[in-house]
Amino acid sequence: MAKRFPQVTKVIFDVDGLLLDTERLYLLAALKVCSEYGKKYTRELKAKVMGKSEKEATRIVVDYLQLPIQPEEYKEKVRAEHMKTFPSVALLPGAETLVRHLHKHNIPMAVASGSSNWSYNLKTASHKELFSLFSHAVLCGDDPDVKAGKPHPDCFLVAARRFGDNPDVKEILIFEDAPNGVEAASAAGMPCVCVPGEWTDRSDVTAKSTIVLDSLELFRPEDFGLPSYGS
Ligand SMILES: O=c1[nH]cc([C@@H]2O[C@H](COP(=O)(O)O)[C@@H](O)[C@H]2O)c(=O)[nH]1
Ligand SMILES: [Mg+2]
Repeated sequence: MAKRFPQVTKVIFDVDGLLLDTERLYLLAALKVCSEYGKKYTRELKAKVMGKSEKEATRIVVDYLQLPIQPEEYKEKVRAEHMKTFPSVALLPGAETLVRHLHKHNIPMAVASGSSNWSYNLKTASHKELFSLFSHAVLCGDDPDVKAGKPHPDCFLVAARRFGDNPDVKEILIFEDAPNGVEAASAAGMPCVCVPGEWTDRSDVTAKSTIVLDSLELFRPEDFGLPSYGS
C-alpha cells in the first residue's frame, strides 16, 4: 500500500486524552475543587492547561481563577480526587490495538506526557502490562532532562534521544490529542497525528498536525510506511 506521508520508523504517544480517558477525570476534579471557592473551571481554561506539567497547570489555574489558596494546596486537593478515579481509568478506543500491533512489529515506542511520576503510576496501574510495551516514558513533571513542558519540544526531543541511535526527528511520529502537544511536536520537527479529544477544538490543531483523525481506530499505519493491520 502506498505511503501518503513520509516514512516513519519510531513512535511517541501522548498519554492523557490520547491513550487514556483521563481528560474527563481531570475536568471533574478541577470542577469540584474550583467550585468549593465559587469559581467555574471553563473549557477555555482547560484547553490552556492540557498537556502542561502539573506544576505549571496548577499555577495557571490558581492565577487565572484567582483562587484564595496556594498552588500547592490546589494540587493536593486535585490529587485527592485523582486518587479516587485514576486507578480505574479506561483506555481510549483503538489505543490497545495500535500499541500491540506496533509492538508485534518491533516498532520502537515511547510515551511522553505532562504528567508527574505520581500521576502516571496511578493512572497506568490497571494497564501495567500494556504500558510495559513502551521502551521508556518521559514524564515532564519530574524528568530532570525536560527543562520546559509542552508546548516546548523538550519532552519529545528527550524521548527521541532515549531511543538511543540518534534518530532523525522527521522519522518519529507523535500521537497527540491537545494543542500544547501538537505545538510541541511541530517545534520538535516531528510529524504528528492528532486525535482531538472532546475538549480540543479541531481548528486549534489542524494547521500544525500532519493529519487529524476522529479516533485512533481510524489510523492507518501504512500511511506512514508502518506495517498495516493484518500484516
Ligand atoms: O484538565 C486538565 N488536563 C490536563 C492537565 C495536565 O496535562 C497533563 C496531561 O498531559 P499529556 O496529555 O501530555 O499526557 C496532565 O498530566 C496534567 O498535568 C491538567 O492539569 N488539567
Ligand atoms: Mg494529552
